[in-house]
Amino acid sequence: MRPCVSLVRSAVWSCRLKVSHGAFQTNPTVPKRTLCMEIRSKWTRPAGYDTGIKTFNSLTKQNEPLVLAQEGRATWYSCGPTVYDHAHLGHACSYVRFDILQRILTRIFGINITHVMVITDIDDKIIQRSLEERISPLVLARMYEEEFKRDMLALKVLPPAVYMRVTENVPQIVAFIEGIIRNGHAYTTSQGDVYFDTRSIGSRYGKFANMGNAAGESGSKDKRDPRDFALWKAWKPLEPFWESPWGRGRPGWHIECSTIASSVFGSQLDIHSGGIDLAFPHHENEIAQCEAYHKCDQWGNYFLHSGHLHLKGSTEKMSKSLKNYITIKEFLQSFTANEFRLFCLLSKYRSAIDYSDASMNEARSTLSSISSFIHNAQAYMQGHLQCQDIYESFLWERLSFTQATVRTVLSDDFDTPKAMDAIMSLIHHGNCQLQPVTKVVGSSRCPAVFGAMLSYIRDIMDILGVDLLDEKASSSAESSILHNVVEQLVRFRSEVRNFALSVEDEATQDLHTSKVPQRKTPQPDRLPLLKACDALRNDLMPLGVEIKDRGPNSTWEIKQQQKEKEG
Ligand SMILES: Nc1ncnc2c1ncn2[C@@H]1O[C@H](COP(=O)(O)OP(=O)(O)OP(=O)(O)O)[C@@H](O)[C@H]1O
Ligand SMILES: [Zn+2]
Repeated sequence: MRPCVSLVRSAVWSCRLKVSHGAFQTNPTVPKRTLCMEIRSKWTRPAGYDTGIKTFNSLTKQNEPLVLAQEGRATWYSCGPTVYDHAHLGHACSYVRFDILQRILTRIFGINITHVMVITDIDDKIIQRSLEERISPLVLARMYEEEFKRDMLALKVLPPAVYMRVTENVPQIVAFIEGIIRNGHAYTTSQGDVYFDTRSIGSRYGKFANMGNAAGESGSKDKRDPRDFALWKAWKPLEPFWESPWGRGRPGWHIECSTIASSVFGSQLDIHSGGIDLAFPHHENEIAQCEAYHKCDQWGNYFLHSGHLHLKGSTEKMSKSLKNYITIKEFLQSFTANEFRLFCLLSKYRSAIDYSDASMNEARSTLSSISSFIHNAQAYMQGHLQCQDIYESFLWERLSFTQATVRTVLSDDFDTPKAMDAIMSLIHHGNCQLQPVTKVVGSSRCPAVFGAMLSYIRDIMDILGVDLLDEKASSSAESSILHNVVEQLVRFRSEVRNFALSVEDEATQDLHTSKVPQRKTPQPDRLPLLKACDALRNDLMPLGVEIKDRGPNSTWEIKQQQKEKEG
């Protein structure tokens, strides 16, 4: 049954009234098309701007066209960490994957994203840890919050427009709970708890019930239904508290996200993200709260869930509470942020992912193939690398094909593994043609196509958050001096080597003897020079400098990180 117009108006009006109390603003630019008094369980394709992208929506469990309320703009809310311990690779995986999605939307599809993330800085586990450590829960939370933000920066995850702390939003949370009670969807208990009344929304509760732990939260015996969950928890000794109409206490977990998302974006949200473990009950409860508060039938239009990171061989996700984690800081002592991102790009953001040496080595070697291609293409463009004839038109065609393919697969639920396949195939074709030859016989040079290929690859990797410039060039002055020194050393070695390899003028010799020229062999007295050149190349290798002799020219690359990591 469709709601009558007057009911829709009154719902809009009830949201506006809250503005006058200073609690929640309904975004005035967003059409109020989904507001209603009627409770429905079906997903409705939003009206608005069709981005041409398809994305898997956990609400319908299938790919849906991504339609935004406003053209070229997306509102995005994500659940942040509960800050009572170090951030680990599971967090890294979820936040890097969504960072990649946001970069694709922004830089490939031109969508401006307003992203808000909550920091859960009050919660049972924070209180528990603070008691163990004999430190105030708020101080403990601040320490780990700062560490989380530093870790995210180290992983090159773009920060949200704003981080919002739960403890700085308690009055808003109290007002939100009052609104839910007023609308008949929550009740108080004699102990001073407030629970959401799941029965009051009938079959609308349970959208994600098959996606997680269906057992209800434990709690007061006064709960009317085992599925009911706490909006407000009455104070217990040794716990921090805030005053409220129900006495001293603190917010339940789920209410923070509904309140904070609503306080920024009003009664409607385009995209909500989080790890798959959050689908049920956390996101289920967020939806129930928001739709009960706003009296609307579809608060969040798209729920995106990332798959879990497991340690290879383990069925359990990596998690703080299971203590089976590798911290981001530990990880970054052995690997780079670029390598981690490659590891994420090689799987779909929704799939579970196994962390192991083998999977990290695959990421590392993919990254190293990309860097090597760029290096070789540059050497070719600079004339340091001589090659056979280049099939230029074929390479131009492959480049255009790759550009189109990458865009298409990314618009299909952000299929980054397919995008990486397309990029690596382009590199393969480039490498096939960059085969060095000792003597060039009349081959034409085609540096422009290699320039275009390397620019595209650098650009698309940069869009995905992989900074290839960072791989080679360190910003420090010391390393740029070292770079120049190695450059001079390799050039000097090349000259010595060419001298050692040079033979007498064969043309003159042949004229005298009328013989077919023999295989070139260095003059015996120059053999020690050649040996010294080989020794230098072999000695520099374990020190992280790889020299490649390509006919009369030599190129070099720093492989230092590789060495350090092996050690
Ligand atoms: N192993 C993991 N793989 C992928 N995402 C994860 C993993 N662990 C946590 N996340 C995601 O990171 C975000 C923050 O999670 P949270 O702080 O609850 O971490 P946690 O380690 O699971 O903590 P706890 O063990 O206390 O539940 C959530 O979106 C969550 O889904
Ligand atoms: Zn949340």
